[in-house]
Amino acid sequence: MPKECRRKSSKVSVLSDTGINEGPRLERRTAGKASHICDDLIQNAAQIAPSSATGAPTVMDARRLPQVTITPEGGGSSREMQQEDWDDAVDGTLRRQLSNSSISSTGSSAVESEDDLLSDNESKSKGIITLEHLVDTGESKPWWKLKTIVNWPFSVTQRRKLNWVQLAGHKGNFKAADEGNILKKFSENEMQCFVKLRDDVLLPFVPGYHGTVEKDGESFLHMTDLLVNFDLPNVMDCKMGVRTYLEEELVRARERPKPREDLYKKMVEVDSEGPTPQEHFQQGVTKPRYMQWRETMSSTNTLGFRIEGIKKSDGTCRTNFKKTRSKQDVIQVFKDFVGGNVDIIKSYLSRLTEIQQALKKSEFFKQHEVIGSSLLFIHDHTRKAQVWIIDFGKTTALPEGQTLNHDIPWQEGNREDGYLWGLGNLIQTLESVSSEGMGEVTKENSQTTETDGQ
Ligand SMILES: Nc1ncnc2c1ncn2[C@@H]1O[C@H](COP(=O)(O)OP(=O)(O)OP(=O)(O)O)[C@@H](O)[C@H]1O
Ligand SMILES: O=P(O)(O)O[C@@H]1[C@H](O)[C@H](O)[C@@H](OP(=O)(O)O)[C@H](OP(=O)(O)O)[C@H]1O
Repeated sequence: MPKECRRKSSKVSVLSDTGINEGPRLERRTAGKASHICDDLIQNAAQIAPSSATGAPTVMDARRLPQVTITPEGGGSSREMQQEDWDDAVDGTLRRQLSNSSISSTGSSAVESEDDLLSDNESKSKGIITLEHLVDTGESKPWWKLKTIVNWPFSVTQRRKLNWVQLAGHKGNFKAADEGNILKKFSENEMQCFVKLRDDVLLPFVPGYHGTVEKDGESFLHMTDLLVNFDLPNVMDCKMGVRTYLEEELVRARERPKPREDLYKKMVEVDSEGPTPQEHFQQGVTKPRYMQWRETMSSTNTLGFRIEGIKKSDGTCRTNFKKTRSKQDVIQVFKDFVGGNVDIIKSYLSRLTEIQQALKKSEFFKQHEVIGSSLLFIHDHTRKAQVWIIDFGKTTALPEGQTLNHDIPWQEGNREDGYLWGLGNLIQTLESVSSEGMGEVTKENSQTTETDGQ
């Protein structure tokens, strides 16, 4: 099921960006207590330990990577996680509704069964798309349903289709809005983050947030379209951090392993030897197992960031970076992305340094585990170049009084995300691009055809 189906606003009892009427709150289990991953499970799992062969700083390399492996359903000592397991866990500022459920990868309230949480490549966005506007049925809603929600206020004349670039996430997650703005499917985590960011030093580096909007039972976050002031923009999405899944997803997969066929197929497409014999037999891999494999194949584990996708001003798009892993590979991709223009690299570097400084001062950043967030690079022929922090769907508040360093190794339970470490490496990588000069862009990196098998 496409991710958008997991973000149904009908599951969210109250929407508010005021903080006054927050609805159910306070949820999150301290997943970290489960760091005792059985060695026999690790042995059974694929060998996906990170390598330090790329010359990346070694600060993250020493850690032990918890593994997830698949066990037959109902086997072992795992049990269904109970609602009270979650109710009494208070280490965050959000309450997530869980019934028979998986943890939504979006961090939104979700009550679907994990079996429903299948995505497929067809539903993933890989570049240029047309954003539809919400359909205005002209029906008016009873006032009591609207009390904390801004109803869609824009007129028919503002409803033109928008040619847009979406380098990650699922198709249908975004809609066109009034000029200069877009709508993203609602997620409780992300909304809470945007509200808190209003009072944080990171505000100049995140898309403007204009509240929630509801139309026909669907809710959206109304935010600035970062592409709006560019002419034929070049866009790159870089996913930050050494870890791309929540600790609770790991716990969940261990408690109740759910092999997914779609993820197995995506793995085999890139590396037929990726799955373990057991995974081959079951034709399925669990989500964290897949995510860990993605991290080790790409530069996530070794550099603390990875390139997700690029759209260039000539209209070409690439999202086949699953095996772009070494610093040298990343350098080549950046060289191609900026078309050999060192000035653009320098502009990006100066913006990244500002972001780095702001992150080090940010209270929000200290108090949140930042998973799956990206830096969005945008430049055009006028040499305007900007970098923005996007996607807070999996950014989660820590328990009161707890903070993260963001640049020490992750060990299950410490919730470290390696964001600052990755940003440091990204800056170093761009410095290398700048000092090396551009040279020739290789054929591989200038290719425009998608090949999912990489
Ligand atoms: N405010 C914005 N302005 C312009 N482009 C944006 C904006 N937000 C997101 N995008 C585009 O949409 C893509 C997906 O964004 P985002 O990561 O927020 O979506 P998502 O559905 O949460 O993705 P995922 O499922 O991978 O977490 C980005 O790669 C970028 O191309
Ligand atoms: O990049 P790939 O190889 O296509 O893999 C997807 C990617 O890792 C996304 O980050 C993840 O969504 P979340 O970050 O939101 O978990 C998605 O999970 P999904 O299939 O459960 O949507 C994966 O399938």
